[in-house]
Amino acid sequence: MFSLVFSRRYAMAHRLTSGLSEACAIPHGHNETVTVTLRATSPSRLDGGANMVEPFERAKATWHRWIDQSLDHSLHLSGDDPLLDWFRVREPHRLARILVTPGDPTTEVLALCLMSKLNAFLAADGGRLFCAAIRVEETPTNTVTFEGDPLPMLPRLMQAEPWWLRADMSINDLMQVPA
Ligand SMILES: Nc1nc2c(c(=O)[nH]1)N=C([C@H](O)[C@H](O)COP(=O)(O)OP(=O)(O)OP(=O)(O)O)CN2
Repeated sequence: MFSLVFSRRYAMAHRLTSGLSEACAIPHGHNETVTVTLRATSPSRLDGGANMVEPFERAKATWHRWIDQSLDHSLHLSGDDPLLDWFRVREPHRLARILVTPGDPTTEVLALCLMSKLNAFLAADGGRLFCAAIRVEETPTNTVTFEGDPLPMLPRLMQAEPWWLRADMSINDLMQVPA
């Protein structure tokens, strides 16, 4: 079976406040690379003409637009991090640049959220492709990979449609962002 594999780099900052990694409770940044593996939902033989699963440009267009416009230079915080209140009160115009995760914004939960977001984009574009695997390189020495369905692995939520299930440019549920 064919896989289309795309990589994109972005800068981010985060902090982990649960207490398991005290050094990481101070906001700090990484230049991360996300690599995704896309497969056809209904694989078929090459047609002898174009001979493509899907043009690369089309398969990655919305995904890379979201990375460049929303994920690059974002700050990742847990939904219960008090720093969110700082931005709500003092810098509300920057809320769109805060990526919010259920619990600490580790590379594991980020990988699941990114994969879910990509699947939402692909479903909105006709559902011909899905993301079968993801790899997030946090640092040159630390990488998280995931294969399969990310949704059952995410923390339980009360919320019906969090940002990672919406095919829009959002990275949190603090505000509604146009598609
Ligand atoms: N399971 C996880 N553990 C940790 C995560 C994570 O996302 N998932 N994240 C961090 C911090 O972000 C930290 O900045 C990176 O970890 P660390 O190993 O300290 O990174 P280094 O590049 O300094 O690692 P070296 O081994 O020195 O290269 C912590 N844990």
